[in-house]
Amino acid sequence: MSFTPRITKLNNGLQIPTVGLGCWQIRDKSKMKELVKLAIKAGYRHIDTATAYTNEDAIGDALEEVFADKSYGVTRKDIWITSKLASSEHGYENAINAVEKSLSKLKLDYIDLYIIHFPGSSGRAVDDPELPSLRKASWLGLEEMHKRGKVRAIGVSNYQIRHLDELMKYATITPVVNQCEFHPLLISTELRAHTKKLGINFEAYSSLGEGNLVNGNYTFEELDTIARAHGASIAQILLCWGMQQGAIVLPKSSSEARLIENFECQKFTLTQEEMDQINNISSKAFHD
Ligand SMILES: NC(=O)C1=CN([C@@H]2O[C@H](COP(=O)(O)OP(=O)(O)OC[C@H]3O[C@@H](n4cnc5c(N)ncnc54)[C@H](OP(=O)(O)O)[C@@H]3O)[C@@H](O)[C@H]2O)C=CC1
Repeated sequence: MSFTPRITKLNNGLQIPTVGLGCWQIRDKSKMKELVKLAIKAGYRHIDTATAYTNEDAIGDALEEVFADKSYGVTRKDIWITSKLASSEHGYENAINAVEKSLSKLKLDYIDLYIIHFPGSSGRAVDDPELPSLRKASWLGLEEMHKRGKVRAIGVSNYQIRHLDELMKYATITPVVNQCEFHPLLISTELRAHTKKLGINFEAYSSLGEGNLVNGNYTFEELDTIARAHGASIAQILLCWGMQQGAIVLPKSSSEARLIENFECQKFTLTQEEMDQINNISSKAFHD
């Protein structure tokens, strides 16, 4: 490998590999299993899944084979696994049971990071008066699983500023991450600044705009020019831009070549001028 994979230090002292493999929308079990094995061969040490993705069992099967096969050269402690509490599973006991179910599907003794997937709960309106207490119960359930050593770190996802402030009033453990959508068309400046102020790392999802920023649906001259200047792909530039703003990135690909390409984003460094050009895309896009 011609580069050193990046590591991000979390507020509890743990170190998470900065580039993880996103696993949303990979429902085919044998495909998921194959992709985890390919990703680990390519150097990935971080897998991002969720109860809602319904592929924890396939990931568990892949990990079992990887840990048993010395040719991969990795053991459990080398791989960071994230999973998430589904929005249908809010509540104290539900959160505890959800972690147990994920552990069983992933065939692991512990999960590195468990995240509340959404501040909302399925079937409830966003202004449902019971939601704050449900979120609190879920968080306390995750804190309990952290105390029991079943999860090494806990975090949140899709939390807006008000959700973070609410959580900080009762949390005895500060979330390590807030995982949110982040790409040049959604730069969330205030949310990222607030997350950082609370000592929480920002994890970016949909860095490639769910593919729309790389498949020709949205094209931006700046991205093309910067990619050409570095001999990189637009996907690599987008991931690099995210990382240089302190984000952990989770590109998803179901192709071996693209999965490798995405991991190699770690070879590149953008100049401040290039970063500024990409930061300006959203204001330009929405004013054109
Ligand atoms: N917490 C949350 O609520 C959410 C979390 N996530 C997490 O973040 C991950 C990433 O986000 P996601 O929305 O999946 O989308 P991404 O922004 O990572 O884009 C994935 C899409 O881009 C395509 N793609 C990937 N790499 C390349 C490349 N190098 N060149 C061209 N096309 C490429 C993929 O196609 P192909 O597979 O064919 O390569 C796929 O269609 C998820 O998988 C999940 O783990 C995502 C959404 C919500």
